[in-house]
Amino acid sequence: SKDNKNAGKVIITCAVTGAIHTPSMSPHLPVTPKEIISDSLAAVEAGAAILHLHARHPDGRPDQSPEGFAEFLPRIKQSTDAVVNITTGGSPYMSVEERVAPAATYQPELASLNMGSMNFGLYPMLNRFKEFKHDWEREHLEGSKDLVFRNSFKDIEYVLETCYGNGTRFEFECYDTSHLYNLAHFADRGLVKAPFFVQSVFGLLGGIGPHPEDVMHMKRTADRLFGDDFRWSVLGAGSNQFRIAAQAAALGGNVRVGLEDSLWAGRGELAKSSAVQVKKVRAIIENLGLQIATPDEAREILGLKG
Ligand SMILES: C[C@H](N)CC(=O)CC(=O)O
Ligand SMILES: [Zn+2]
Repeated sequence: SKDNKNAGKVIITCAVTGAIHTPSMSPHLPVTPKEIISDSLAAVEAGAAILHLHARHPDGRPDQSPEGFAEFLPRIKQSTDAVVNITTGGSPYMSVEERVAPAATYQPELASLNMGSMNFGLYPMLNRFKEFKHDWEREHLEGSKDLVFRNSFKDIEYVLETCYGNGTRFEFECYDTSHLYNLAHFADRGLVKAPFFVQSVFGLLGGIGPHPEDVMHMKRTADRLFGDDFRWSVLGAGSNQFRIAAQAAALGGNVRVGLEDSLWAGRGELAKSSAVQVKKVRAIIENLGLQIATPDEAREILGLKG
């Protein structure tokens, strides 16, 4: 069938720490290089084929310096054949120059690329989390009221020019249908190569909502714009994570989980690790009669350099 681009295999991406959640929100959020390494390897053990990686300073602040990534990247690469995906989103408070540095330095198989500018509402989390060890955590959330995650056409071109020559392919982060049209625009200009790995993001305030109709709307729009030239994946922010993953898997899509995207294992239950979420989504996938993709199958499906 048209949707058999995955040959029935579902790629699980795991985003282990990110730059959105802060240490006081969950004792299980990996912060130190040691924690990022162990959470990453456990996630691969559980079935993740791709690791989406960010770095943090010892107090948990997002760290987008190549040095920060040097603390865990070599060890992860030595210990697993999982596909390494380095963020170019960093923290939405950073400049694109700062954000692209680790991917430019390490020339990974995959790097994230955010396909449009948007409001990035983190402050509603202040209703859920009251106590913070560090002042920067509250500022990080409150400041998002006036935060624009900037990804202009020039910024996107800059990341493409900086990374494409290294053989790096992209996880195109699309938070709304406009971002799919931006990707189509760059495809028309021949600046991106098919198959496009589209990571559609649901339920982040400022982007499209988490309703099943929103998921269908993004899928239909991507099908219309890209036909067979894209590989679809979804991430649901927070408590929407598993429901959206289940819907997408049933539709032939791939999925992303991990503590970057949600701190939860279930209603009001903090996930003890990203691997817990990988195990849960894997069970959903296998109960749908589908199989998960190995890292090499993911490379095959996404056309990566390996
Ligand atoms: C919603 C996610 N934080 C999207 C993301 O992972 C962005 C990036 O790292 O480039
Ligand atoms: Zn990320």
